[in-house]
Order: sequence, then structure tokens, then C-alpha cells
Amino acid sequence: MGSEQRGSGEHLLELVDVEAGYGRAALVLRGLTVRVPPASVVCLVGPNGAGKSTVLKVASGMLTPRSGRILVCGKDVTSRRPQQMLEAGLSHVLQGHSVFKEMTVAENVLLGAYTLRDRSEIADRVAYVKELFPVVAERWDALAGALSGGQQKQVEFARSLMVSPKVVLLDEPSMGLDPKATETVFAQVARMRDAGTAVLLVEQNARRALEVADLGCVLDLGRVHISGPASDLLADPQLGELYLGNRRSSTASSKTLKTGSQ
Ligand SMILES: Nc1ncnc2c1ncn2[C@@H]1O[C@H](COP(=O)(O)OP(=O)(O)OP(=O)(O)O)[C@@H](O)[C@H]1O
Repeated sequence: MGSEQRGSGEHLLELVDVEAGYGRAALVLRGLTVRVPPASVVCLVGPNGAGKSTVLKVASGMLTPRSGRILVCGKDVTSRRPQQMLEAGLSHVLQGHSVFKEMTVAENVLLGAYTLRDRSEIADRVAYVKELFPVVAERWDALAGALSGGQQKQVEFARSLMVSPKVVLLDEPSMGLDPKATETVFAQVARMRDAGTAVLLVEQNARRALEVADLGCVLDLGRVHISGPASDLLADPQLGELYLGNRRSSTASSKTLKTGSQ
């Protein structure tokens, strides 16, 4: 087994040489390796259909890989079911809006605690998410449907944090939001990271997401095409033109970018 296939234990989450697809259709992920270090935001960018959301589905157990390994803190959790992945420390915030609009903010957030039995632990987590997301505290008893799209997204973040995950998997959190709400959501992603929860982030808004991220991976055709510090991806003129909508760019800093996996 090569070093690429062994878990280092230094990362919270590792997907190593993962191949995955849907049913009998062709593979979507073709030997992909992505690693999430502690207290970091790792952003996956790339063209439509590259397999970004599929990476998150594999990590949360919604899709079983055909080969490769998934490790959480060095422990092999490959092929576990969604609830077991949640228990291992991986919490998935799906694309689109998943709040229950006819329920209160409190009820929505507490749904994230359904696996917890200890009342004092639940109370501690409620206090934690209320502090992290002030709007959750302010609108605790309101119907979730009465909140704006950006506020509802923060309710989803709060729900995902109730189980004290090691890594939150965020799929397109800015989708459908106006620019102001998008800014709030990205600021909250940074706050989650700063408060100690690592984030694996998929975003169409690649430039803004890389500004928040520590590391970036450019996916293409189910593999990591380039990876490195997010600031270097942002500064790379070729990547800027191909993936970030730059017309032209001034600085090239490709020396810290790696072709392939992190
Ligand atoms: N449930 C599914 N069943 C069959 N094929 C699927 C399913 N979900 C995704 N795919 C296919 O897998 C490929 C990768 O999709 P995925 O959603 O992971 O890409 P993506 O990089 O997140 O794209 P986008 O930026 O458009 O969201 C696409 O060809 C897509 O059609």
C-alpha cells in the first residue's frame, strides 16, 4: 500500500483514491483524494458535473464508494451508512433549503440533536449554536418559514453543529441567496472554522468561497486537478481564467500549487 493510500491521522477527514458513481452509470469520481486538516475550510471548485457534490455524498454515506477509503481522524469509516458517518463526526448540509418551514427555529435546530440522549449536552449545544448564530437565538421561537433565505441557511448550519461534528460538509450554501445574505453565510462559514469545526465546502461562487477557504481543490472529471492554498489558487492566472471568471490576472504563484491531490 503506497503512502497515498494510508491514513495519516493528522487530518480530520481523508478521502483516498475514491472511485464512485451512480448505479450502473460511468464513474463520477475517478481516484479522487481530498484531505481536510483541523480548523480549516477546504473548498472544492470546478466545472458543472465535475463531481463536487458527489464527494460530499460519499463523505456523508449517502453514496457508497466503489473503491478507495474514507478516514476520520485516521480511522477507516469506508462504506458506513449515513447515521454512522454522522456518529463518526461528519455532518452534511445539503444543497437547497432543508428547513421545515412550518416548524419553529427551535424545533428545526433540535432535530439535529435526535441522536443525543444527554439533556445537559443538548442544552450546551443549544447555547453554543445560539452564540455562534445570533439570528438563531433572536428568532428561536419564530416559525422557520418566516426567516429570510440567509437566516434559514444559518438555522441549517446550527442544526448540523448540534452533534459536535468534526467536519461539516456544506453543499452550495449561497445558492439562491442575494449578495448580502451570501456575505453573511460566508462570514458564518469562517466563524464555524474559527470556532473549531472544519468545513468541506462546495460552491459555485468559487472566487468568494476561496477567499474564505484555507485550501482549495480544483476538480475536473472526477479527480483533483490542482490543489493548494486557496490564496494561491486565487492568484493563479490560468486557474482564474478557467474556473474563476478572471479576464486577466497579474500574479502567478503556481509554485505552491500541486497538480493532483493535496
Ligand atoms: N443521483 C444521481 N443519479 C445519477 N447521476 C447523478 C446523480 N447525481 C449526480 N449525478 C451525475 O454525476 C455527475 C457529477 O454530479 P455532481 O452533482 O457531483 O457534480 P457537481 O460538480 O457538484 O456539479 P454542479 O456544479 O453542477 O452541482 C453529473 O454527471 C451528474 O449528472
